[in-house]
Amino acid sequence: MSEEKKMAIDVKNLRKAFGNKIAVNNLSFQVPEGSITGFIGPNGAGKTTTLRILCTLLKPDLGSVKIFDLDTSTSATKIRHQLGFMPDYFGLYDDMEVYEYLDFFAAAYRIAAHRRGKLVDDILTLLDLTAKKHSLINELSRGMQQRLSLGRALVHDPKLLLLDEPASGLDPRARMELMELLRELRRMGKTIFISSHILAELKNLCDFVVIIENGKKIYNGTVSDAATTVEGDLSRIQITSAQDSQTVINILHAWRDDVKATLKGEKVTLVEYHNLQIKSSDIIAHLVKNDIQIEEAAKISANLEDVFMSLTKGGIS
Ligand SMILES: Nc1ncnc2c1ncn2[C@@H]1O[C@H](COP(=O)(O)OP(=O)(O)OP(=O)(O)O)[C@@H](O)[C@H]1O
Repeated sequence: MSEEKKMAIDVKNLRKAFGNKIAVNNLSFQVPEGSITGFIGPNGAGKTTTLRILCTLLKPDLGSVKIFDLDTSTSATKIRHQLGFMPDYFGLYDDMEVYEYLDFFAAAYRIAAHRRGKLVDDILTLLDLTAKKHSLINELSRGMQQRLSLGRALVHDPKLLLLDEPASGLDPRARMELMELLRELRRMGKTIFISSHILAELKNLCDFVVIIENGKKIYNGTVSDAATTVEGDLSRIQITSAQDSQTVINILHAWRDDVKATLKGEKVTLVEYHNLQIKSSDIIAHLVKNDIQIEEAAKISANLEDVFMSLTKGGIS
């Protein structure tokens, strides 16, 4: 990760054990300011424990955490003003109105009463919950409750948001709405660190990912570099041809041993090759020379699922 970028989170050699169980084991990673960074790992990997240490709710046994250059061991109060934490449970406020709920937390942050009305209205607009201002929380859909929970983490206008599995249990539409909201928050300049064990949730959202397993880091970097880590120089193209896929496969396999072709559909072929040995243009040129009419050729990159499955031994639940 480039040195000149300012870091919102800088974790070094973090360790936390509960009795014999080492939940976080010599963990180091960084989260650049203004990014959305995914924190990915299977169940029990240590995500919640790490997030609780980051938001100063839990003390590590060893190691250091800096939030915007402030050390959690010496500047916990200052840090709490700069971060908003959304835990993976909602809390027991079901019979409160939406407005009352946000007003209550704004008051807890000592925001003056005369400022709270506008503040809560602004947050409700951002969350697209204005129409529900006077609804009881237990009347809201799960997606709306999650957005409200995020709103609670926003009342003191923190620069950093720590979100623990915010999309769990949401239907696809609610998940998309939440992701759009997170993008909007990034546009507003917030840094977002978001945990999940469901990769599909994060792959189109994140600038960077930290992947952990058994409390240890396996990867910290961009999503695309993670793909390169896994794939090396292996490249894939998907070719749609006027002729049957089997004809394409036969031509390629008769030509070279180091090009692997497999059938993906009647006229769709997946071609895998090592880009240090051959270029995609050579493959296409060879097919054209053999009278194959190519309708489409698209490069396929490894998705986050492939990367995760390859990097972690346990896999996703
Ligand atoms: N207070 C605790 N006492 C004992 N063990 C704990 C405690 N908190 C966490 N653990 C253990 O530490 C390990 C990491 O737990 P943690 O909740 O941080 O993982 P996680 O990645 O958030 O998992 P999940 O996705 O299931 O929430 C687990 O084995 C868990 O059982």
